[in-house]
Amino acid sequence: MGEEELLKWAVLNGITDASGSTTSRIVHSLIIATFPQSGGRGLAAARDLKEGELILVVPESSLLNVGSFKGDEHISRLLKTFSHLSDFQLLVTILLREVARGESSKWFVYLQTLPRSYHTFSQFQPFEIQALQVQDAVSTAKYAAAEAHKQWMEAKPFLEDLGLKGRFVTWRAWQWAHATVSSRTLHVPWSNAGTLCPVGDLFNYAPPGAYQAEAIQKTSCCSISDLHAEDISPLEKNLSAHEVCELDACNTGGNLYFTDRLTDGGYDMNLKSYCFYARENYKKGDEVLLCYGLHTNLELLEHYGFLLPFNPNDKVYLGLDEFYGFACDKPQHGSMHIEVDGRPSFQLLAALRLCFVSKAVRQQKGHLALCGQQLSIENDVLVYQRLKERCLALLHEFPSTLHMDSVLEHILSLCSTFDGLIGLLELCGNIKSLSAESQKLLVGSVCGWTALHLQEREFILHELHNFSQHDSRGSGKSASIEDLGLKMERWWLSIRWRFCHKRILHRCVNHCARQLLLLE
Ligand SMILES: C[S@@+](CC[C@H](N)C(=O)[O-])C[C@H]1O[C@@H](n2cnc3c(N)ncnc32)[C@H](O)[C@@H]1O
Repeated sequence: MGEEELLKWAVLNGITDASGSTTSRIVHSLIIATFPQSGGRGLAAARDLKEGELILVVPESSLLNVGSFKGDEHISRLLKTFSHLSDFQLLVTILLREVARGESSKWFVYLQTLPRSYHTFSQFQPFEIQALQVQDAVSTAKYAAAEAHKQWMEAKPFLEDLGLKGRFVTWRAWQWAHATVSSRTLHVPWSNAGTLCPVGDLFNYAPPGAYQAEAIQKTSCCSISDLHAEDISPLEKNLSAHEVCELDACNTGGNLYFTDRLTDGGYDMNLKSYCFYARENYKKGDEVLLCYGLHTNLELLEHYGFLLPFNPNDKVYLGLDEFYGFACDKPQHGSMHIEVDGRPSFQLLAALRLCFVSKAVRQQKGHLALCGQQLSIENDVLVYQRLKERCLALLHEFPSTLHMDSVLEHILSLCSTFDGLIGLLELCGNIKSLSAESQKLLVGSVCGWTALHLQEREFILHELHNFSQHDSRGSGKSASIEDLGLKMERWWLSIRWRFCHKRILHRCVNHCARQLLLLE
């Protein structure tokens, strides 16, 4: 089912680009387009749009949520019977029921346009979860996958009472519907699960801490070649100039501005419609984005199945218990983390200052730390030394370095398909003793390969090999090429996530080193 059918269906169902317009129009303001760098299919401005302008209105009758069946006695009765299930479980079930109804569903055309696959944590398999490497992330992913399974088991009687059978009650179907609801619903006041919103769910994501585009353009760096080669990892070498400029803005911390504005979409009780507003001025053809909230990359991956290479809201959490051997009786308030630019958060810095000072000074001057002020130069030297040591220790604990992850990521981007990966491994032949031919191939095509030590190269090839094998283990059934491609995409996401995580730790090491120099 194509985009044209969706737009025709949308117009027939009262979805329009302006409140109160006599003729229903969407394409006057928005068109469906593809944006490979920011989520694939999305919405583009069909004309110049002004910040704050109403650009899309989706009436309540087109929304699909737990409140959509008030008039249906059978469903209303069942919803009451299964009220012990969460709104999320109820909506996942209702979605499956609508899909099973096929053409008789009012939302048939819309449902046909939903993605066939997702990469939220509920889809992750043990291999992809382990590849996250960071214990907290591994636990989050394992929990999400187990929780989705538990929810399915609990909701099975409801699925059956709704008359669903066969493939619509399988774990696979639940995973799909679960990911659809997780990644595509919008907030509504009457249900915790939110609502599915045809057309409105085509907006791709922009984070609330937006980068000031003009400031980025004004930075001297306009192309990747303007940056020092040794400062750029292979992963960064593959990024567009714009993305690198964003990284630069991130590193300097000077060009960021945080808007915290979540006013680009919402349910309007008066209009009884979901309304979307332009969050900034757009030129015709620009991608029009929506903020789904403030999320770290781990949260984006868990709930939406993607991450941003330069997410201004990404962070690495670090509790005081991380500083082994140090007994601190101070309560931990606020968020203890390292910001995306490598600085300790306000609370982390204050807590470290209080921890690394004698009890007497703490009693006398402790209030200064809570106002973000230095207690003494010696205290700050200790704080930054310990923080730097802790980040370095964390980086050393990982089985792969930032550079290795970036090389691995680059290899995957070169292979791009599972067949491509197998082809590469076949070319490489015996991993233990790479032939001169394979060495030449890797040196020639893989950025950063020459900078790796022998052991690091072996690790990367083993990872590739393990991945290519992991399908043949387990159930014994061999997966389709499509499934293998999806597994590879998820593995790739895990590698990209851990790269971003380690990059923050690296930035913190550099930040501490700079602070220590200033304190000398
Ligand atoms: C609400 S949908 C947006 C429309 C979606 N691209 C589609 O084709 O239906 C949210 C999904 O789009 C993708 N997405 C949205 N914003 C993105 C971004 N900035 N970068 C990468 N993927 C993004 C993710 O797969 C996410 O789960």
